[in-house]
Parts: sequence; structure tokens; C-alpha cells
Amino acid sequence: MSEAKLLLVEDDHALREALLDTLQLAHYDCVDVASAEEAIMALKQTSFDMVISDVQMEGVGGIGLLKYLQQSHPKLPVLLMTAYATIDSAVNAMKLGAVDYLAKPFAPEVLLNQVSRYLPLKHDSQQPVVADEKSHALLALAQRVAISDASVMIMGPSGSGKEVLARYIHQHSSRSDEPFVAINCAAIPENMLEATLFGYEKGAFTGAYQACPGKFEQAQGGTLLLDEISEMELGLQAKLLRVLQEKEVERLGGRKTIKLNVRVLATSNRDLKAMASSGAFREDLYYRINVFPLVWPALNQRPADILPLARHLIQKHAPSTAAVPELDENATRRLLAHRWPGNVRELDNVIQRAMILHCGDKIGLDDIILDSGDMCLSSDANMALKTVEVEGLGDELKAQEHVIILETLTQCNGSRKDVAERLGISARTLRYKMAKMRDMGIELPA
Ligand SMILES: Nc1ncnc2c1ncn2[C@@H]1O[C@H](COP(=O)(O)OP(=O)(O)OP(=O)(O)O)[C@@H](O)[C@H]1O
Repeated sequence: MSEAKLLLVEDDHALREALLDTLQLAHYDCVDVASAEEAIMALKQTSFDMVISDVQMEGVGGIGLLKYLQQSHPKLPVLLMTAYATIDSAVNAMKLGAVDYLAKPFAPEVLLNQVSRYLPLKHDSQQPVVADEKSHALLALAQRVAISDASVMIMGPSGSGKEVLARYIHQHSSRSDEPFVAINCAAIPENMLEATLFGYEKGAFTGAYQACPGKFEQAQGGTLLLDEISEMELGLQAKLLRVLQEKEVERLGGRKTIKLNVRVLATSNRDLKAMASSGAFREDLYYRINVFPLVWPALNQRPADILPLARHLIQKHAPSTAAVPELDENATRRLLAHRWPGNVRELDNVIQRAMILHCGDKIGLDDIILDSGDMCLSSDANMALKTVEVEGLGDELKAQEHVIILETLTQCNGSRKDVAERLGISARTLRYKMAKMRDMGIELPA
């Protein structure tokens, strides 16, 4: 998950929902509001890394918001969205300090590209929190690999910290002062992944109103992380292989080749070797990216990491104005006894709940709300709903979707293929939705 926090301001409810989905699927933490006035309230309460705002809205409007931001948050990048008819005002807005504008309608990857282009690069100094011998050994190995320029394949179950490890490798490499760019291959719709990776020229496809560099170009001199590379379809794998071999890229709709100096890291939570053997993943690409494999084991295989991670997460989620609470003995025991199918991400959710529930300076047993271990059957669908409510993570519709997926999984005896067919969605979309559910701590059949 990107640590970047975005504020989305759009008065058209349906469009706001669609944009929010696009941004959240790309793992951005996003707050959405319907007016400039609400945006100003939100900006007073929380700090954001970027504002994406419609221009024409009732009241203060996008330009009024931009003027406010120029005074109060002059460094905050503002990306404006405007209908064709108001492009002139968008150009004026850029003169007033907006970083860019998007002419509606635009394709989701155009939005994602613009966001990643203007988001300030955070110098991520956060080190992985580790205490277990296995994790220490892994980090020592990662440091040695980091100084080479080899491609690294990071494997491990969902939420185990693969992206954290990838950043660690970048930080310990000679490229640490250059960009670290991550792209989640499962989160970007199949037909848009190519444009996002390789970039495009103006007019390359409907919605490409401006030329846009791809992730490879954005990572120039630095490191590109291809997260969940197993989800890339075979045709695009062939194109990726060519870019890696030739060390140059051509934007979609472009004629010029751009020389690349990019180190590539990749992650997968699936057995890529088995996929390569069965033909589901290109063998030649597998060998090209798997120069050095690293495996971050599941959290329950490195139990000494659990408490230091929990304390780190408590500190992270504690309001800066309040004292940091401690885990009492019973809460500690409960955390150590759990098997953490969702790994560190699940632990993060549990700690966030505990931070809401606890009173005083201790986190007790009752504040530790774990996900029921047997929530995978249809009779537990209501439990899933409750979990979602406790976390405050989803609206009614999303919760219903989770219930439908859980029930269909039971009816299809866990066959992902059958579930995808029955629900009329691609296997890839289903996998992505299930990964999101796991992230929320909902246990699914293996
Ligand atoms: N060792 C660690 N120290 C600190 N934070 C961690 C550590 N491991 C994981 N996290 C946190 O846990 C969450 C999940 O980690 P991350 O995104 O790296 O997992 P992942 O294995 O890449 O997951 P996925 O396969 O779903 O993409 C993130 O919020 C990350 O910051």
C-alpha cells in the first residue's frame, strides 16, 4: 500500500465513486468530499500529499480551493479535473499554481499516471521492524543483494512485507537517491497496464489527451517494483521481457526509443516457478527477473517479530497528542497465540481496532478483536458483514459483495475459476477482490 494520502473533491456522486475506486484499487489512501468547502474542512483536520479537484462546483469551487491552497498549503500539489468546455479556466488554474489538469472524460490510467507523476517522492526512511532470527538473516542477505544491480524476486504470502523489503533493497543500493516507483500489476486493469508501464503519446488511445511517461521512465536511474507480477497477462509479459532485454522502452503511439537505466524488482505471492512450468507465466521472463530470489515467510513462521511489530504499529497509530498505550499481559498472549493468516497487514488492522477501543494507558484482552478463524463458510457471511462494520471500512454494497463472494466460494467448493464464471468477473478481478478481503482480515477458504 502506498503511504500517500489523497484528497478527492468532486461534486458528481457517480464520478466521485468511480474515481475513488480507481485510486483505492491502486492502493492510494483517499478521502473524498463533494465540495471545496468540505475539502477545506478536511485539510484542517488531516494532512494530504495531493489534492485532486473538479473545477466547476457550487460555492467556492475548484479555483477558490486552489487559491486557498496557494495561501495555506503552497507546496501541496493540486491536480484539476475539468470538462472540455472549461479548459480555458484550467489553463488559468495552472497559472495559479495547479500542477496539471485532466480533461474529462479520461481513462483511469491517465488519472493514475498523473497522480504518480506529481506525488512528492517521500524519502521513506522507515526500516522494516524485525526481531526474529529468520527476519534478521533475510535483511542481512537483502543488504548484500542490494549492492549488486541484480533483479530480485521477492516471494511470500500476502501482507508479509514484500513491498517493505523491496524498499529496503532500494534504500541500501547505490540508487537510493533516485526514484523508487512501485506498480501493482494486479490493481491496474489489464488493458491499461501496458500504457501505465511504458507510457503513451498524446492520441495513442481514447482519453490520452496528453503524453504521459510510463513507470519505467519515471523510475529512470532508480528502481521499479513490479508488485504481483504473476497477475500480468502473457502478451504483456512478452513486451516486458523485450524491454528488460533491450533496456529501452517505446511509449504507446510513439516512435522514439528511450534508453533505460532501471533496476527491476518483482514480488509474487504465488508459486511463480510452478506457474512457469505450467505455462501460466513465461519461463524466459521468470529466469530474467528471478536472478536473486528472496522469501519473506508468513508472520507465524517468525513469531519473535509479532510483538515488536505490534508495538511499532501502536506507536504509528497513536495520536501525537496522547500517550502511547502498552499491551497488557493477556493482550500480548492473545497476539502471540493467533496464527495471522493475513500476516502483518492483519496485525495492523487488529492494532487499529485496539487503538479505537482501548481506554487509558493499557490495551487489554477485550481490545484485541481477532477475525474468527472459521469465518470461511457461508453461515459466517453475516460475521463477515459485522467485521466490515467494526472496521468501518466498507459501505453496505461492499459488505454485500463480500458476502456474495464468500457464499459463492462455498457453493463452488472453493474453485476460483467456477466462482469467477458464476459471478461474471475475470479470475484476475476475483483474485484481487479476495486479496482485499484477506487484507481486511476476512478469512477465505484456501
Ligand atoms: N517488517 C515490517 N516492518 C514494518 N511494517 C511492516 C513490516 N512488514 C509489513 N509491514 C507493513 O504491513 C503492511 C503490508 O506490507 P506489504 O505491503 O509490504 O506486504 P506485501 O507482502 O507486499 O503484501 P501484498 O502481497 O498484499 O502486496 C504495510 O502497511 C507495511 O508497512
